[in-house]
Amino acid sequence: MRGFYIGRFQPYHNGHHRMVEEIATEVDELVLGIGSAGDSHSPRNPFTAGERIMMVNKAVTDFDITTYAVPIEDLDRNSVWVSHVQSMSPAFEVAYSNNPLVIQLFKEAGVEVHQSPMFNREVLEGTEVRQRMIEDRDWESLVPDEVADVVREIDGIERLQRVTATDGAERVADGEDRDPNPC
Ligand SMILES: Nc1ncnc2c1ncn2[C@@H]1O[C@H](COP(=O)(O)OP(=O)(O)OP(=O)(O)O)[C@@H](O)[C@H]1O
Ligand SMILES: NC(=O)c1ccc[n+]([C@@H]2O[C@H](COP(=O)(O)O)[C@@H](O)[C@H]2O)c1
Repeated sequence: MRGFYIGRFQPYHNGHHRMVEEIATEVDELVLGIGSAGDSHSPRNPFTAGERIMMVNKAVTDFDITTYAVPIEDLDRNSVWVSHVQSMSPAFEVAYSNNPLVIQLFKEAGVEVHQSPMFNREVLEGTEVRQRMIEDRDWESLVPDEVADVVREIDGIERLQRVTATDGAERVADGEDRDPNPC
């Protein structure tokens, strides 16, 4: 049986990895959808689809499962998103997600959906990993070693810090961070 698991994987972390480990007990092939594939170089989505493909492909060699990483770009219309996914992916019988919108869309399209527990969600969250990267705090312990290697290879920390700094400057320019009561 073939499954499908989509995430933004910005970056692919140990929570995703634990989920793939569980999924590997249920299916023999897994499509990893690289969500929001067109997004990169922003604080929320720093890594390109190609870089995320490197991360997941190298990390999943830990498991005895055949995987296919498929980039999936976002669409403005949620109502046709599942058809879009199906048009880009090898056929699959079951989708895995903990994202309420993704679960809803697959169920409405008649696709079986399995959820998993959230693993150590206090720290195993992309937002937390990126925050630690920005602040030069330990992020390596939250991702598979192969992912840390890819982030270093692409100078990912420097990129994330730069795009985050640029964003801050834009906010100031837009007036969001300006003192509302300047003397
Ligand atoms: N710690 C975790 N345990 C189990 N599932 C997780 C965990 N973290 C994320 N997931 C699930 O993996 C899928 C992809 O998640 P996603 O790539 O958005 O990661 P995220 O950690 O939620 O990132 P971000 O904080 O950047 O939104 C979603 O279904 C999400 O619920
Ligand atoms: N209309 C759409 O394009 C649409 C709908 C639902 C999910 N998605 C994408 O699927 C992925 C879901 O992953 P997360 O669970 O990581 O949020 C994201 O990349 C999200 O943008 C896209």
